[in-house]
Amino acid sequence: MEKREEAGIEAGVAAMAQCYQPFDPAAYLQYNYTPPRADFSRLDSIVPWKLGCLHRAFTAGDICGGTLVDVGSGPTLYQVLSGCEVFEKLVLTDFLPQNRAALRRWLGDDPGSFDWSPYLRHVCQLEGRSPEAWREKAARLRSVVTDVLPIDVHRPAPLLPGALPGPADCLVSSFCLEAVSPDRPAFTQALRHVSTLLRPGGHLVMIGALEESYYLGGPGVRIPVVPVDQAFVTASLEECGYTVLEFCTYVLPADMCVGVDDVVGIFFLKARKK
Ligand SMILES: C[S@@+](CC[C@H](N)C(=O)[O-])C[C@H]1O[C@@H](n2cnc3c(N)ncnc32)[C@H](O)[C@@H]1O
Ligand SMILES: O=[N+]([O-])c1ccc2c(c1)CN[C@@H](CO)C2
Repeated sequence: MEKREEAGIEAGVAAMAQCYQPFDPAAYLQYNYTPPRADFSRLDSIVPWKLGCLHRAFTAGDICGGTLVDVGSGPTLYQVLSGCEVFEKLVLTDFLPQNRAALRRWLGDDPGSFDWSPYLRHVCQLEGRSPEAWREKAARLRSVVTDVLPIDVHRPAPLLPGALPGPADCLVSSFCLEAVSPDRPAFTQALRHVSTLLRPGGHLVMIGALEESYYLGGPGVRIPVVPVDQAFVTASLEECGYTVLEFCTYVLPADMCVGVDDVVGIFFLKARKK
């Protein structure tokens, strides 16, 4: 990459970091992880669709191993509710201390933490278990999460030195790269950085926003997003040494557009690092 382009990315990355400082985990959860976007009584709600994709990906039998790393966890845990059943070590990561604190509050069973029980119940049902098994599932998740670490996908080494004993067997990342990159070259560069965390032959499971240009990270906290589409994301993955195994898309119904972003669709992909 040319020096001039690298300098442009650095300036944009610094600006993105500033945008994220006022990020409000509670507001973000309220905007995106309560009804209507998380309405378990509606099959066309976004969250049940995401959880179904994750369930199928982690029960297909080709994704397994010792360590799963979730890149850009934010304050959310839905993205690892299926993976926690097939990995013995889960590492959650985020750029912001307020998000890492929100994760630790749930892991510590803090009464003030976000209520993930509807999600746990739903995934138990997907697994053919009684929804009442949600408490066991919560205990499983708490037992396999080994760390909640700081991460910066714009650094060539996104985690601190020695943070992982070795490369991960699987990476999960949801609504991160496009939401933290100032432009498309920065997205691809961040994907390349993140890929250093994954062993060859390991899997990447990614959820993201299609054609989104902003979202609210809190009241009045407007965060720019680089609009991406399937063609670009697929090309970026192939450029970074992945085989794309699955790419599926959810188009938001009108009543899921609730004024907290301008997202058009959601993608779910599964890829393998060559
Ligand atoms: C839209 S949120 C996604 C949260 C969650 N994964 C989800 O599925 O809702 C984007 C996340 O990226 C994090 N983030 C911001 N800058 C980052 C960076 N440079 N490297 C890694 N993560 C970053 C933010 O703190 C935030 O938690
Ligand atoms: O509908 N959803 O479930 C949902 C969840 C999270 C996010 C979106 C939509 C769209 N915006 C992204 C940030 O770029 C975050």
